[in-house]
Amino acid sequence: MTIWVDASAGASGDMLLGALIGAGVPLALLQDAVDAVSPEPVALRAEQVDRGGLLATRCHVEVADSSTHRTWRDVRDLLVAAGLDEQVRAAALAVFARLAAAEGAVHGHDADDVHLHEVGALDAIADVVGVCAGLAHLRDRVGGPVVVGTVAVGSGRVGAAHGSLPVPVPAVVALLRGAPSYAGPPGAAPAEMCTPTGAALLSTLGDAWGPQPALVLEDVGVGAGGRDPDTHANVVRVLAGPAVDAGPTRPPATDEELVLEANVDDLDPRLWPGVLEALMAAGAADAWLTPVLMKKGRPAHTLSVLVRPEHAAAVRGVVFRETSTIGLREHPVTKRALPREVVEVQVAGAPVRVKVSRHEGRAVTAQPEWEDVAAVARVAGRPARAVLAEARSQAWRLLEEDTAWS
Ligand SMILES: O=C([S-])c1cc(C(=O)S)c[n+]([C@@H]2O[C@H](COP(=O)(O)O)[C@@H](O)[C@H]2O)c1
Ligand code: NI
Repeated sequence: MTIWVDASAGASGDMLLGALIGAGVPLALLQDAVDAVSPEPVALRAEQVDRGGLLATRCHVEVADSSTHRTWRDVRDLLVAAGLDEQVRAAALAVFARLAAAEGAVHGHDADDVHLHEVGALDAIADVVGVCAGLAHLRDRVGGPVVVGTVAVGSGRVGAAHGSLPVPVPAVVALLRGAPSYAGPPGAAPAEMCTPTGAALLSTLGDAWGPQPALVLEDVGVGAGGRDPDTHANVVRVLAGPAVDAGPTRPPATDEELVLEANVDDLDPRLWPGVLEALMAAGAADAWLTPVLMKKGRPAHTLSVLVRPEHAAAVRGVVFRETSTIGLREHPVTKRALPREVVEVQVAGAPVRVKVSRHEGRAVTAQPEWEDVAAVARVAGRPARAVLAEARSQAWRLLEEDTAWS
């Protein structure tokens, strides 16, 4: 399962909230998370609006007084004391920590003492906590990873607490280092399209940067920005659905591929599953870990990634961003892959896709898609191994005339 964020017209906290609501996240779930953190009343309200001819969800964050200035330390205390889901708390802390580090670097202050000005106000706290809660909900429902497309940052100048700032504003520049960004849609008038809060959310919660991965679209959310310019639809979109294994962005490898490798002995082991998932989302054909004993007798892992050359840059980006390695070995390899096709069978009245590989025209393997097997097992209340066995035997029945041993 994959979530793709289309930020090609920019992103801000309230635009992302609107997109998540549009993708089916209940408003009440976001409101509960905000209420858990905010010391004063903050109301979220959603309405359907027109943005450049598109129907979009505008999320209003209504606060009695949003002018309170807080340091990162104050915001952290609020988050730590809040009765929040642990996953949402950790995500919100990470987003604000990144925002504070960026502001600190830009202004030359210690991150802890950074005065968050506009971003410290209650509405921005609501934006961050709401988006973290909404994304966690969507991830629970459809799974990860979250891939973020090229971000429109805008151009021109904008008025802020420091006076007039160039766009992209300095905090956005710091937050989007290493990310694909551009000024904005052709012909767009100068404006701030990505705010520091939007950039902090995308760069912290995203697992990888890149174009839309192959996915079977299920949920779509279109989040509206405050302005409605004539030149383009001022929206951010969230697209979610099951990943497609053998889609056009990840074709079965035949000839030229690369294996990228690094020995890593200092990464928190809990991070590895997310790293492998992000590598696959970035276009890797496969990614795996091998336990090794490194120099100085250190237990470590060799990370290996098989990738076609056109996806190598994106995969290198994930390795350097998500792991602690500072170098990669690269070997060209020749791979021979059997031709594959997908057939569909029915188990307990639900479809299960089965990947069939052929050698010299004859079917030699029939492998049910694990995502489909798990979904049928969950819905039908059957053991996954029973669903797996039935899907496989049905596939072989379909292929009876066509196997290597018939
Ligand atoms: O107030 C501060 S310190 C501030 C810094 C910067 C820098 O880039 S540095 C930018 N801004 C502007 O504030 C508004 C609100 O941003 P949100 O992220 O809270 O939506 C926006 O126009 C920023 O460019 C403020
Ligand atoms: Ni600033």
